[in-house]
Amino acid sequence: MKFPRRGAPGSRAAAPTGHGLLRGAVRHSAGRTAAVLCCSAASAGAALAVPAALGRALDLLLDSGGGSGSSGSGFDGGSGSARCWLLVCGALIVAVVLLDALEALLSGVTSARSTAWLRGRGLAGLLGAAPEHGARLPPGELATRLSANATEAGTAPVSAAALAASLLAPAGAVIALFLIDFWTAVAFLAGIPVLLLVLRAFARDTSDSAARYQRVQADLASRLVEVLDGARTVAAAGTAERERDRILAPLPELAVQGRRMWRVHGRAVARGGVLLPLLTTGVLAVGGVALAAGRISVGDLLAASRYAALAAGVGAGAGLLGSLVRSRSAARRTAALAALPPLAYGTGRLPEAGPGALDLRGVRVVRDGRTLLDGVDLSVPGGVSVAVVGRSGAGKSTLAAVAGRLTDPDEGRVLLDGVPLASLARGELRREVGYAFERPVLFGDTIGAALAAGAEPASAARVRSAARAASADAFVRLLPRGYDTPPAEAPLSGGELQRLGLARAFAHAGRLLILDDATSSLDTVTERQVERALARDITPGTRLVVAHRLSSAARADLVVWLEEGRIRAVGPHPELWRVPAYRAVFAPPGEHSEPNEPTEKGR
Ligand SMILES: Nc1ncnc2c1ncn2[C@@H]1O[C@H](COP(=O)(O)OP(=O)(O)OP(=O)(O)O)[C@@H](O)[C@H]1O
Repeated sequence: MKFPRRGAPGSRAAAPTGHGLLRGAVRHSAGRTAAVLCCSAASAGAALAVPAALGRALDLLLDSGGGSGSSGSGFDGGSGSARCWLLVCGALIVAVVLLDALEALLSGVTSARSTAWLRGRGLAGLLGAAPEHGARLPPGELATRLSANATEAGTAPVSAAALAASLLAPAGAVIALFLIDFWTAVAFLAGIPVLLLVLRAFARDTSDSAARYQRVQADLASRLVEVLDGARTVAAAGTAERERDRILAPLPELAVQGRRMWRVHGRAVARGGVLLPLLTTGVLAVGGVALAAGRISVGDLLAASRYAALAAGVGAGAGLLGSLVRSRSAARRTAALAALPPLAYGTGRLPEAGPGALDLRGVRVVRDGRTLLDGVDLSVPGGVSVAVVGRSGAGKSTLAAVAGRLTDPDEGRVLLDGVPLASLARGELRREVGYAFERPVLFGDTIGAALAAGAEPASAARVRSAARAASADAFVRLLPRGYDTPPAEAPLSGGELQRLGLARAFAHAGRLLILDDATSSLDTVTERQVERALARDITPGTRLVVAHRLSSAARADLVVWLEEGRIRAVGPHPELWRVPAYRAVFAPPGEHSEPNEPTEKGR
């Protein structure tokens, strides 16, 4: 079979809806995000109150110690009050520390939960779509989108809350400046438009470089996974060094984008670093003038200088803004998976005890602008075995995918026992249609669990009889822990793995079984044994077998001969064998010494 084509690394599988997905994540963790915001706000409030309390304590101390003589008991009373205010200061500082600790804890939990939510959405989108959609992106790219990108996107709710909260203290500080002296606040606000321009440029440049950085990161992962997958080819070709260089080729670009992000950040920090001290100095200068004019006290000036410093904390928002921008860019990449078109299911059911009659009517499949199947009309009576043959690339696997609804045709309908596949409930469809593939993958903690997994878990007895039918039972029992052996610990040949794939399909056999090149690694004797056991021991139903071997076609009740996405002929093998072009499917013309090669049918 052909493996579905993949787009360029980093290409998007669907329209990005990163913003929508982030909104969903924020909504999902609204309670925890609100708690983070409350902690931050309370901490900012406490931090805001500290300068006022400190200024008040200083004024009281100056009043009482300065011997102003305004009252005879002023010294004791004044220093007592000052002590009170100092205690308030201490309590506020402790509150700030505790609230910050709580905020850090809640932030961690919130980010972890929203990451899990985003990852779940991405994964659900990927697994809910037709497999060919996911296959457009390389595995490394998919893994990056569901791991690193989802993690970065998951920090968005906390970053947003922290950004909002980080503005509270500066906003409160500006209000406090207004209350202390109008002109100190004006002095600070005069520089804000410039600061906004700096932040805007920062957000724009960060967004661009973060998106590029994340794309290159995924490209690196894709190359790595590709090479790991093809480790034997690399070893056989002796191209390890070349492959290492190829994997690392995007590294300079990663460094460029990483440096660019730091430069953008550094530029914003440097500009803020010049602007904000200028503003605080301005506030102090204006405050000094106000003190000299007698409009404010020394304590007020101290408070104003602290508030100016707090207001300058608005510059710290740049870091949070940067992380929010990176989260958005990462969310866009995960969202592309969540937005894949789902393979929708109906609620329909199949007629009881139907024979498994399969009908394809006017089926047309177009992928990436290429017509893979066209005008396919096929009626397969229930209970027969059908071999789908044709040259490589004729569309056999595509037909097998459409027949069991791994993908939907662009035109036409596929019916099982008269019911359109698209109208069936997912459980019903997957119970009644089984698949085995050329390269099966075993999911499960043990081989037994991997074989039992399906729309309905198969019993241990059923798994064993299916494994016997697939000629897998004997070698599984020879494994150190038999059926309890974890798949990763079982050294399996290609043929053994295929037999396990067949066993899994047999254990869940319904009324239609589709074997897509699922016996290509089996020797002909084992293949024959499996076919016999399938007919004898497994629920009789319709079998659609994508076959390259002449013997498989010869033993089938019916052969569907595909050519360039169209059905060239349907009929029993002996009839088709009379056609030279049909014989040429199995070997180039002239290579058949016996044009009417005897079939193994009925042996
Ligand atoms: N998602 C896709 N996008 C574009 N072209 C595709 C896609 N999937 C398959 N093709 C192409 O469609 C053609 C039919 O593929 P298919 O896998 O059905 O052929 P096949 O007959 O099973 O081939 P083989 O015997 O080599 O396995 C091939 O040329 C293949 O490259």
